Amino acid sequence: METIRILSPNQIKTVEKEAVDSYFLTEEILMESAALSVYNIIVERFKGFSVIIYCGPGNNGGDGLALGRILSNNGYKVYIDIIDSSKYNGASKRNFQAAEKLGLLENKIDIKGDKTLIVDAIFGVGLNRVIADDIQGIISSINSLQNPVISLDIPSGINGFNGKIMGEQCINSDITVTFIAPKIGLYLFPGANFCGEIIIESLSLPPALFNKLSAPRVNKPIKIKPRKTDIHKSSYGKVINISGSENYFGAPYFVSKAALLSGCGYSMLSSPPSIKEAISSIAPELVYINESDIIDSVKSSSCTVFGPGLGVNYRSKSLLKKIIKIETKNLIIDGDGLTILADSMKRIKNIQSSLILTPHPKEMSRLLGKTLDEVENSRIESALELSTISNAIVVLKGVYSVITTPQKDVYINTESSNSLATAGSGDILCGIIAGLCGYTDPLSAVKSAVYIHGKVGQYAKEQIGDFGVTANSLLSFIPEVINSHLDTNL
Ligand SMILES: NC(=O)C1=CN([C@@H]2O[C@H](COP(=O)(O)OP(=O)(O)OC[C@H]3O[C@@H](n4cnc5c(N)ncnc54)[C@H](OP(=O)(O)O)[C@@H]3O)[C@@H](O)[C@H]2O)[C@@H](O)CC1
Ligand SMILES: Nc1ncnc2c1ncn2[C@@H]1O[C@H](COP(=O)(O)OP(=O)(O)O)[C@@H](O)[C@H]1O
Ligand SMILES: [K+]
Repeated sequence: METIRILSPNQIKTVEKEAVDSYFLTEEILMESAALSVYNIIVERFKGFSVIIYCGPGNNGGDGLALGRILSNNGYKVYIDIIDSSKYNGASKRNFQAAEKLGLLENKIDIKGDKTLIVDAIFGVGLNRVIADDIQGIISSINSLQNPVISLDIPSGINGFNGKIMGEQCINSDITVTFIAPKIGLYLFPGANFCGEIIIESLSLPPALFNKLSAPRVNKPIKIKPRKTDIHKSSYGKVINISGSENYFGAPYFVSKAALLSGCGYSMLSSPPSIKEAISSIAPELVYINESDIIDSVKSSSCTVFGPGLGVNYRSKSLLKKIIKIETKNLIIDGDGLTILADSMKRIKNIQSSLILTPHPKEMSRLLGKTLDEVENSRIESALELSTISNAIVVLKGVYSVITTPQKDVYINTESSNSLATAGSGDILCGIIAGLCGYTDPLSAVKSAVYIHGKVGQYAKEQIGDFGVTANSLLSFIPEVINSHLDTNL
């Protein structure tokens, strides 16, 4: 499966131009394919519904007009509400004429009808200014209804470049069917709140059109090789987790346990003695490491985790100084480890291990000396900046976590769940990465772990519900997610 690129509206236009100029496709073919792809979704999910389509002045409106024709010719009751027909040309104009001829602009449908679907084809990636009051009124009246809404390409009102809302409101969709490639604005807030389920319809364009583009990739679903037969407890890695303090007794447990549940056969923990007592009965499979043995354990491990709940104090600062000098395999710095690192960024270049940094936005703001808003408004750029400065794989956490590499690759994780917004969930991510580092390369480990973590959130929400997911309950879904992604062909 090709990796899907997330494009800016300008890149989409470049792809379209090259498809037409070099591959002999036409605007009509693309519009018809887009409309057909949505028709198939409606047949599958909204059988027997009447459909009201709101069509704007450009090609997004053209897609809506083509969809209306296809639906109507296949027995659906369709009404098309035209917002402005004066600018139609090319494929949009032909689809407008076809819809007119079929009488689709005339017979209104009772919008409050039980089974009435609304299609939003007002604006796509051509939205280029703040929406004026008259169209804003249409958008708010659609939003005030209970009917299901499908947006074509992007919910009207969202800026495809940056996720900003170009007026008071954008369409609040249940489903967004996005064409050719997902637009970056679908994954940036506040717009990302209004997209509902995002379905990507690639329109079967030649993959070569995307090769030259420098654009983030969607973090692909994982495939995990089943465990071999002839293995022992260290074959799938040894993790040492240096974390926890008086007040943060959960972090050490969540990291070390998540590493074990992700395949690591030997999970070592270095924490203050009070934590050993607290968690030894609930996690007897962990191996406790005394302060004097930390350095040797780091040297022999497949992955070291430094920082979750560790506290920022003399001990933790001097430990980090020692650890970054050791040549070890993989080092994940998270939580308080990142806060300590933010105060000594010049040391980052001396780190001997393959480095993984997993900041949330506040930690990222400390590391880069930016405000939180600056980080949130430039998530991809911020993650890339940190990867470059630190020569590390970076995960900037959030609803759509961003993964970057020093080679400037960018991946956006699109599978996640708000059930992950619970204390300790970041520790679990850290543990999954550490676990996977034992049997796969660091970038694959990070990408797979972020994917698994997102799926764990989804599974937990599905089984527990909207409320009630805690870090403890997340743990139990890790094996289920990994085992359902095993691929015997690998
Ligand atoms: N690319 C492809 O390969 C494919 C593209 N496809 C489809 O085409 C869509 C892009 O079409 P598009 O470029 O015509 O833009 P679109 O979003 O319909 O709007 C432009 C119109 O809106 C107007 N306008 C803008 N802002 C406004 C405002 N605030 N208030 C009022 N008016 C405003 C603007 O007016 P102007 O600036 O010219 O005055 C212009 O008339 C894309 O999203 C996808 O759905 C598919 O067919 C598959 C293949
Ligand atoms: N609303 C949300 N949707 C999806 N993922 C979320 C959401 N909120 C938080 N997450 C994920 O949960 C984790 C929280 O990590 P972090 O803030 O470090 O928590 P903690 O320090 O309590 O463990 C991150 O992986 C983040 O991407
Ligand atoms: K739209």
